[in-house]
Amino acid sequence: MGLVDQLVNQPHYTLVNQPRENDILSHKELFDSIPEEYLSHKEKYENAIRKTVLYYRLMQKYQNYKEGSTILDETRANYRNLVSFAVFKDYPPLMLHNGMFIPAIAGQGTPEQQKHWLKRAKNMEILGTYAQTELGHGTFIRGLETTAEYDPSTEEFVLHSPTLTSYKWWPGGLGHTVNYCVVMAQLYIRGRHHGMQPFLVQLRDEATHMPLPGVKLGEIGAKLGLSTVNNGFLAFEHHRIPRDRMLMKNAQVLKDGTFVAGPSSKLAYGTMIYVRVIIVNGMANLMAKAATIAVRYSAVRRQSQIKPSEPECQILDYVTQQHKLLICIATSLAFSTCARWLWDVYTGVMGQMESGNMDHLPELHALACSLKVVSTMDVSGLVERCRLACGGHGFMHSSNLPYTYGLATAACTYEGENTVLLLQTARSLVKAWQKGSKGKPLSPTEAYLMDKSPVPKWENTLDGIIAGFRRVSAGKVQDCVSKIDKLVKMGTSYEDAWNQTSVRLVAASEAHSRAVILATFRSEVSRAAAALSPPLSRVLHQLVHLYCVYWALERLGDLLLYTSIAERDVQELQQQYEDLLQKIRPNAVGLVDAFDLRDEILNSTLGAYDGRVYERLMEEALKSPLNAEPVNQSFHQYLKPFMHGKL
Ligand SMILES: CCCCCCCCCCCCCCCCCC(=O)SCCNC(=O)CCNC(=O)[C@H](O)C(C)(C)COP(=O)(O)OP(=O)(O)OC[C@H]1O[C@@H](n2cnc3c(N)ncnc32)[C@H](O)[C@@H]1OP(=O)(O)O
Ligand SMILES: Cc1cc2nc3c(=O)[nH]c(=O)nc-3n(C[C@H](O)[C@H](O)[C@H](O)COP(=O)(O)OP(=O)(O)OC[C@H]3O[C@@H](n4cnc5c(N)ncnc54)[C@H](O)[C@@H]3O)c2cc1C
Repeated sequence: MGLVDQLVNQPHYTLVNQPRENDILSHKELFDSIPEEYLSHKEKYENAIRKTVLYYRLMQKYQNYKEGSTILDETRANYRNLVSFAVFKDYPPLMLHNGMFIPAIAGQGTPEQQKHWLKRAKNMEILGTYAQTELGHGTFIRGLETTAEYDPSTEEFVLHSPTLTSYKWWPGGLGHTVNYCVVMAQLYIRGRHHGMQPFLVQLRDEATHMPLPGVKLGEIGAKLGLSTVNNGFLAFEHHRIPRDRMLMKNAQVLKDGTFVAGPSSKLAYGTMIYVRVIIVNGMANLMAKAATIAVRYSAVRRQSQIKPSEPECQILDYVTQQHKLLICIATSLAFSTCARWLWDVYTGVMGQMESGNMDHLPELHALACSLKVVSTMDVSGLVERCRLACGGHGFMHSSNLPYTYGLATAACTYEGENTVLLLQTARSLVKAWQKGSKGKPLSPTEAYLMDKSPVPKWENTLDGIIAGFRRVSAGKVQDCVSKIDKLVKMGTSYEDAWNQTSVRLVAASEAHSRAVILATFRSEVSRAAAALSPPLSRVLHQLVHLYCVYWALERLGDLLLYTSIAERDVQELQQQYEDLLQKIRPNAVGLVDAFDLRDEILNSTLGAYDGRVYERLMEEALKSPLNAEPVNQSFHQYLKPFMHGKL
């Protein structure tokens, strides 16, 4: 539930950390007796499986848990997501079962296939993942090598991994956890290629969990984060599956091998759009967690003096600390607001597509790409900023900021590497520019590109800033189109011209995303604020104002290039920003409390509601196995003989 929704739905703040009887978090066995940092790689995984099983059983018991629910449209689903923070500092091995396996069946399966497989998957009778990326390819889907050859004589598909680079590589849970998966493979019928198609494949015997004949499985090894997700590899050796295992909602293969194409080959990529949309909300949750930890710690930590005559002050009283952290509160709110808006766009387009109208799919794809990129890029950067703002204690795993950074930064790569996705959005923007230049109508989020009115006098208002960001985006897109046209006129191929312009294209794409985010954040808060008390409405508008001014100052170069902003405007903006920091400071702790993240979910020595930071740091330190004895055995084995010159 986004902050605005919480504030709207709860006229007063719920007292955080109020024990909720009969709540899943009251089950202590869900938590680790010793911090998982002190477990081996294998023990971490086994412990994660233990907790996973308990977590889902409790979810089913307490929350009438319907897996596969669209994360954004069920507050309890979001609560489930947040609770998973409590149980799993890193993601659980079944993250992909819920995050992609079930959505892939729901989005790509026929009604009969959904009926059969979704029931088994939602009841956790089978566990699955989504296997698309290979050792040799992740971005370039058309270059994936795993093949599915249809054999009409047996009405089967023969799955095969022809090379080492064709091994599926990365899918979560693939190593040792799941027994099924949706495999994306290149379909061939009688030697003819029919593009990338989704296949539901059993990988392991349901009773023994042994890999089936012709299936090679394993895990890919230690990673920067997500250490319990059990990312794995998969190879097929001419492995046969029945015809009805191709998910045939969009394209079909008839018994005799006739291929029936779907309305668009890109529908097979639909699961990725869904996940990109979900990730935006996920980033908002991660940002809320990190902001709560860092702001609360900054209210507890006293360090140095502002005036020599006064006692050491809360570090949150340093304006530099406010500059580091208050934008984090606003960012979480901005992305949870945009996530809800994007979810509505997604469900709208999916509804239209059910009736065969594909017109808005390209805009949705562009929006999903750009918002996934900006939310993951901003949040991973700001989570790292939260860690740095907590000094040495932010470097402790017990602060939970390093883990949170790992979760956020992973999303910059998975579900579409960020640069690649920005180029996808750039493709849409360039096409929109070319379409608009011929007088054709543009989609709602791209229509501003055709604003040919003269550049207005700059105004240091929200309208002025948002209009300024639109000018920057339109100006950048126009510059890209001009550069590409110029290169092509000089004899360069369009593809080479595109590549030579790609740094600018990525910047144009980001500028477009920022214009969309600022406008959406502002309009959504204005809409919701009408239902709020005046004090609450004021503080929310202050956060929107802070967010807009912050990004105007961050992108001054662009604004100076493409708008009429002048030096005195910049001076005034800087002053506005510093005034806003001062205004929001008194509400900073109240605002992160409004995220209503319980201690178990924060999982942090620095962010606990009671502020007992030093006691918690010491409690966690004493859990280190090394502290079980005053002298470690290595002294006698190595140090002592070494120090006595005997080693
Ligand atoms: C509380 C927790 C908080 C924590 C936060 C996290 C939240 C939880 C999330 C849930 C858990 C899920 C975890 C996910 C784990 C990772 C899973 C993966 O990575 S899975 C693996 C993820 N892997 C990737 O994402 C791979 C990324 N790569 C790709 O998507 C593609 O290869 C490509 C798009 C880059 C190019 O593809 P290519 O075939 O070369 O296409 P062209 O460029 O030639 O464009 C041709 C035309 O197609 C169009 N079009 C393209 N795509 C789409 C689409 N999806 N649709 C519609 N249209 C699309 C395109 O616009 C163009 O149109 P036009 O201009 O011609 O009109
Ligand atoms: C934690 C994690 C979990 C994952 N889970 C799954 C999963 O469950 N299932 C699954 O199928 N996959 C999964 N993946 C794989 C993920 O989807 C890919 O890593 C991602 O799509 C990027 O592809 P790649 O790794 O091949 O990188 P590459 O595409 O090789 O990117 C490497 C570099 O090349 C650049 N580059 C590539 N193509 C272009 C281009 N056209 N233009 C400009 N620059 C380009 C990129 O910008 C990047 O800088 C996961 C990855 C991670 C990190």
